[in-house]
Amino acid sequence: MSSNNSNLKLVAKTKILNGGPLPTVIAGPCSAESEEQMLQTARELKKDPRVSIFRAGVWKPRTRPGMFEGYGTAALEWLKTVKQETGLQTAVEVANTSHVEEALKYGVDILWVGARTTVNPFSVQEIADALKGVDIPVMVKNPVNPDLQLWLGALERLNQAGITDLALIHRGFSTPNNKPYRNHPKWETIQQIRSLAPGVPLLCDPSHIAGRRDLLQTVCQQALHLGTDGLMIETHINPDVALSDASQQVTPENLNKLLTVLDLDSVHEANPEQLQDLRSLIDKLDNELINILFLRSDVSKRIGEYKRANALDIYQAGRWNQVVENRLKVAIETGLDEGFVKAIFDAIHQHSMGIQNEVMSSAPSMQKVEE
Ligand SMILES: O=C(O)C(=O)C[C@]1(C(=O)O)C=C[C@@H](O)C=C1
Repeated sequence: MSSNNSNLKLVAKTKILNGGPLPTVIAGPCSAESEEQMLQTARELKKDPRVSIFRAGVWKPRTRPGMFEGYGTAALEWLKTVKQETGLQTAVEVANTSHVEEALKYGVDILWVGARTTVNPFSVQEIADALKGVDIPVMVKNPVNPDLQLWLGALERLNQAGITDLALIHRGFSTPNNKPYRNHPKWETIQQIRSLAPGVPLLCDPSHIAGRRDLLQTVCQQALHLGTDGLMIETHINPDVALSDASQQVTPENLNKLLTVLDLDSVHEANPEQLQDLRSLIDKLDNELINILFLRSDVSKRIGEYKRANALDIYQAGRWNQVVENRLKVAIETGLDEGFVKAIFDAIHQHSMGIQNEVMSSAPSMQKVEE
């Protein structure tokens, strides 16, 4: 057992990863719908040695009442049969104490906490309390909103309850504009959560990011290029008639094809395409940075106009010290180097005062006279 910066105590060897350098593949239906559907799907998945864990939704958190909410305990029986027959490890989502108790009773191997549960510290604490003294791996999906502290907090609650075999699952975030995804990947958060929770395996759930089969490959590729430790891909023997998330599930046959195209064996080898993709990501992030700097400069200009009208000094030591202190606090939380962030904000401050100097020395804008 080892401790790390975030004070998480982790097992030396997780049961969630294959133990080898290859990404773990978790597959199985969004929802357990019948014993037949579960077994047919699992038997096909078992033929692909790259798949090691069978997932199934047993209790489904649905947006509105009246939608299919899962078969609960009955489905745990089917999952047990899948495990007995195929030898695949099994995983289910738990959202409260009774789910945990039932899942443990039926010998489920791995639990996960869903995005809608991670958002609520009370629910996560309830799950953590129900797991006290239990030795089971738990995976935690990111909260629906892009709040990485909340994600880390869920890990910490489980860890404090004694769960040391932990993993993170990136399933995308709900943002004002998720297009073309169902949930925005916000790829930049990958590095941030890795810094916050070093040593914790990070898997990707491309099904919930994409929301559509045709986007799965692109999302998987990006996740693999960013060094994901595993993929959780929803797989159904007949996706078109699935009772939940039909458009994002693939058949076991298509999963097999997808994994082959992704060429999991070579993801850890240097490849020029990977460099190309990473550079595209840098381009995108740099453009976002420039846009944000432009917006900040514009606000500074408006403050300059206010200062000119009210005869205030450009340099405001109190305010600036506060800005630096707060930005460094955030930098430390995200794992960024303090000196680096300080240097950037010094440059931003100089530039901001330069803009205000120009405003001060320009004539006040003329009022437009209505004719
Ligand atoms: O808050 C102000 O008064 C500003 O003018 C903004 C700003 C900044 O860029 O953040 C710029 C100059 C001051 O020294 C403090 C802060």
